[in-house]
Amino acid sequence: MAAALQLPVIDLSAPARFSTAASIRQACIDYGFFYLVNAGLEKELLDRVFEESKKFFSLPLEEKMKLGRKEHRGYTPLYAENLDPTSSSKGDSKESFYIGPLEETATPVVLNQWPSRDVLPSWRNTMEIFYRKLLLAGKRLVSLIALALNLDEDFFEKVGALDKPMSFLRLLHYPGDMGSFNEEIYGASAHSDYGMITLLATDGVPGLQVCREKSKQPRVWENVLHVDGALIVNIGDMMERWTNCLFRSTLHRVMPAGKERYSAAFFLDPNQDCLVECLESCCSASSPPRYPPIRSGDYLKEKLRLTYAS
Ligand SMILES: O=C(O)CCC(=O)C(=O)O
Ligand SMILES: [Fe+2]
Repeated sequence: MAAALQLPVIDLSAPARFSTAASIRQACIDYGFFYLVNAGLEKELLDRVFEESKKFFSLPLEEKMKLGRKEHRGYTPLYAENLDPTSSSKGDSKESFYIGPLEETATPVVLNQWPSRDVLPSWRNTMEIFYRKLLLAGKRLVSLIALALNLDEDFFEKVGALDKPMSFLRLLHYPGDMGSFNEEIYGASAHSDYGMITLLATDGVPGLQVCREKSKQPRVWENVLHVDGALIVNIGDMMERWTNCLFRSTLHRVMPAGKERYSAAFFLDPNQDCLVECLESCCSASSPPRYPPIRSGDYLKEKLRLTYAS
């Protein structure tokens, strides 16, 4: 049995910004994961999001496939995605729905796909409200992360990361009735997230686990439990690259709980033209940059290509 991890709790609305930033810094160094409270996402909204999400995933497969994923927007069926191509070859036991930026980010314009209003009348509106609130919370959190790195709080705006960010909301459904006794099947296999930060809401069903030492074998997995009223936040690869691995992009996975599970992950990823390069404050002669600078859009494209390759 994996042990439960006691993650730090960060209050996004606390007036003492510098002490909050110091707590974030420690959490990102120690875990790359923390709980976030007072992020402006009311319980009523989360309840509505999970209700609408459930309605969509309960539609017949042909109906869902009409919105099959294009340009990383829309529906992805069970087993279509493999977050860890080195493990289970069957793919992950989850289905998902991706919603991309609500505002144009590129030309030609890429549009989101939405379930028909005749079938799910309030679906789009609910998800758009949720997306906007997550983006707002994410941006507020990123300014605290800048402070945590001893940078100006608008640093990530100044480098263009938050100007039309490539943020994706992904609704997830783990069916829970299959694979529970098959070690080769994961809800989501081991991976790190690709962007700056991820904000995650879950319906309370357990399953999420983290591995704090990704290079150590055998891997030690610890459970991240749901906390009512809190989002789970984690650092992504691009933030790890910016900070030269000071902040960790921690490996995580979802184990089948033998029970159906819904979650919603919001990936706050930089504008695709933003150059992600080691921060001056995070390198020195004795600790040179571990990664070369990379354009955010190029990094994301390559990671997504590998995820959907098999
Ligand atoms: O569903 C979860 O709890 C985690 C999902 C996740 O890690 C992801 O979508 O990247
Ligand atoms: Fe993830």
